[in-house]
Amino acid sequence: MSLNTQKASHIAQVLTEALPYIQRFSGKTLVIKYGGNAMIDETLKNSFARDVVLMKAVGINPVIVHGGGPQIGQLLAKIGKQSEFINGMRVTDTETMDIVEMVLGGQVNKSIVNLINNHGGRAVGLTGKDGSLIFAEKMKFASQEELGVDAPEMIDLGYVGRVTSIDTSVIDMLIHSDFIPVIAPIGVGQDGQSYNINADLVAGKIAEVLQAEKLILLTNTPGLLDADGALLTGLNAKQVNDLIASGVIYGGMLPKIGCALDAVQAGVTSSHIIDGRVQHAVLLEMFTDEGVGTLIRGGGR
Ligand SMILES: Nc1ncnc2c1ncn2[C@@H]1O[C@H](COP(=O)(O)OP(=O)(O)O)[C@@H](O)[C@H]1O
Ligand SMILES: CC(=O)N[C@@H](CCC(=O)OP(=O)(O)O)C(=O)O
Repeated sequence: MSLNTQKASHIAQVLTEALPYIQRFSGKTLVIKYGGNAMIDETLKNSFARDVVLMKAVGINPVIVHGGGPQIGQLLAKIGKQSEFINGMRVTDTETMDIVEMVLGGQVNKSIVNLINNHGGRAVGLTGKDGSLIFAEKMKFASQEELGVDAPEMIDLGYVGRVTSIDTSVIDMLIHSDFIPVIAPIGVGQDGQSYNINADLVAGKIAEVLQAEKLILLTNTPGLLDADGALLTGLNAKQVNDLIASGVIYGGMLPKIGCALDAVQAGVTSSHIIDGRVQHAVLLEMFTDEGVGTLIRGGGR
C-alpha cells in the first residue's frame, strides 16, 4: 500500500513540526496529571499510554500523577455511601479513606501501569507511602481561602491531606533507570496515618520540586472556560483571580487552577489544562505549534 501524495505531505509536515519541540524538551521532566474523568474508555486510555511511551522514547521524562475520583465514587456507591465534595475536595472519613487507598493505590494505579507497559514502556506504580515520597498532614480546618476562594468559613474535611514535603529520591532513581513513575495521590503523616490528597495538588507539588518543564493537567473540559463557555487559551494570575471572584471558576477547577498557578510561580515553565477526552491530547500540546487547552503563566497573583 502506498501513501497518496497529499497524505504523505501532511504526515511529513506534522513530523517536521514536532522536531524542534522534541529537541527542546528532550532530557526535561514533564509532570502529567491524569484525571479520573479523562479515563473514559479503552481507546482514550490506550492513546494516553502511547503518548507517554512515545515521549519517553524521544528522551523526555514523563512523571504521571493520577486521580480516580469517579472510580472512588463508584465503589463508595456500591457500599451505599454518598460522596460529598467541598470546593473540589472529597470529605474523607475512615471508611472512605480505606476505599480511596484501595481504588487509587490498587485498581487505578495498577491499570495505568499495565497499560503503559503493554505499549512497551516500563512503568512503576507508587503511592506517596513508597520511598516516603509524600508526607502530608490533615488539612485540619481548611478555610475556603486555603481551598482557593475568598470566604471566612472553616471546614473539616476529615482525612484530606495537605502536602508537607516531598522526597523525590524514588522518582529520581526511577527516571534515571528509564522507568516511568505512576503516582497515586495518597500521603502519609508522621504517625503513619494515610491522607487523601487531591491529585491536582500532588501533581503541582511534584512538578515544583522536580522543577519540571511543564505541568499538564488532563481533565474533562476543553480547558478553562469563561462565563460564556468559551475556551480561554492563555491567562495570568490576575485574570484567574478575577474569574474565581466572579464565580466563573468553581468546584474541581479550583484546586486545579490553584496548583497550576502555584507551579508556574515556583519555577515550572508552564502549566496547561487540557482536554483528556481528546485522543493524543498530550502529544498535541507538546509537539504542535498551536498547542491545545489553557496555558497558565506566572506573574501578577
Ligand atoms: N471555569 C471553568 N472552566 C472549566 N471547567 C470548570 C470551570 N469551573 C468549574 N469547572 C468544573 O471543573 C471540572 C473539572 O474538575 P474535576 O471534575 O475535579 O476534574 P478532574 O477529575 O479531571 O480533576 C469541569 O468538569 C467543570 O465542571
Ligand atoms: C481530597 C480529594 O478530593 N481527593 C480526591 C483524590 C482523587 C482525585 O483527585 O481524582 P480526580 O483527579 O479524578 O478528581 C478524591 O477523593 O476524589
